[in-house]
Amino acid sequence: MRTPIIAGNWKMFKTAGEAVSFVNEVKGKAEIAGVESVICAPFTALPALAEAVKGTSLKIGAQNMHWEESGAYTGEISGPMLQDLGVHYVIIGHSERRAYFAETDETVNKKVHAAFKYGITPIICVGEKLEEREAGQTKEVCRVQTEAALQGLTAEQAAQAVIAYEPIWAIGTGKSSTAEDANEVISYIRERVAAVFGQETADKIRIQYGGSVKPSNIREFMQQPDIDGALVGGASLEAASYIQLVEGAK
Ligand SMILES: O=C(CO)COP(=O)(O)O
Repeated sequence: MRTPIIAGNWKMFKTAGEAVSFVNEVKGKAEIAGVESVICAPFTALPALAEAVKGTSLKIGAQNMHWEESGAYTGEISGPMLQDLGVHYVIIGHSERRAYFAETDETVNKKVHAAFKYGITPIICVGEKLEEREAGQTKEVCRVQTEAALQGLTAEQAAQAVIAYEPIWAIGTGKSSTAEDANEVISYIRERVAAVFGQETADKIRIQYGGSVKPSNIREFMQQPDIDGALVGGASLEAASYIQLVEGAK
């Protein structure tokens, strides 16, 4: 049985103070047995968040990291820095980072390896652009991105990773994929994981859907057999909505 995982991706929203207020509002309510609740916050909010979630089952995540342990990389944050804060998850290869910050399949793979090295679980984002979808390339794009991201991992590491299938045309647009379509792509990603790492790993790896997930549609996605949770942007920013998302994953 795979434990459902709801992860909020706050993107470039919320100060440290706002993040702590959020945790105080969701504490207890977004802690539901059998569902993992994660908040992926800006770096500046992580130290305060790490304190705020102490004694709760809420987990915290970063939204990026560098693959090197340290060095002359102005503006970057490394795995040991996140590990030191007690960060559990890190989003890697989000489409916004691929589009605006030159993230490639190669850097995604390096970051995935670095995350495991420092005991942080990567949430690896894959997904097609609108023109790729229209050209019938959705599965191929997801296959290439998934295989590249997981390259060189052991089967045990791959089993622990989380993949987020986020069709780019569905992000922040209010246009979500249908639950059936999302399940079909996610089921295909799982097949590819099985082809590379074996069925046991494919049965364990958790694959989320992301893209305009809201309290009103979370249940439809969660009812699909291959969808193990959601990576949520806009609808994760309000405490009441985040609580409903976690409740909807049960
Ligand atoms: O990019 C996303 C999560 O990583 C999805 O964002 P929205 O939920 O705002 O569409």
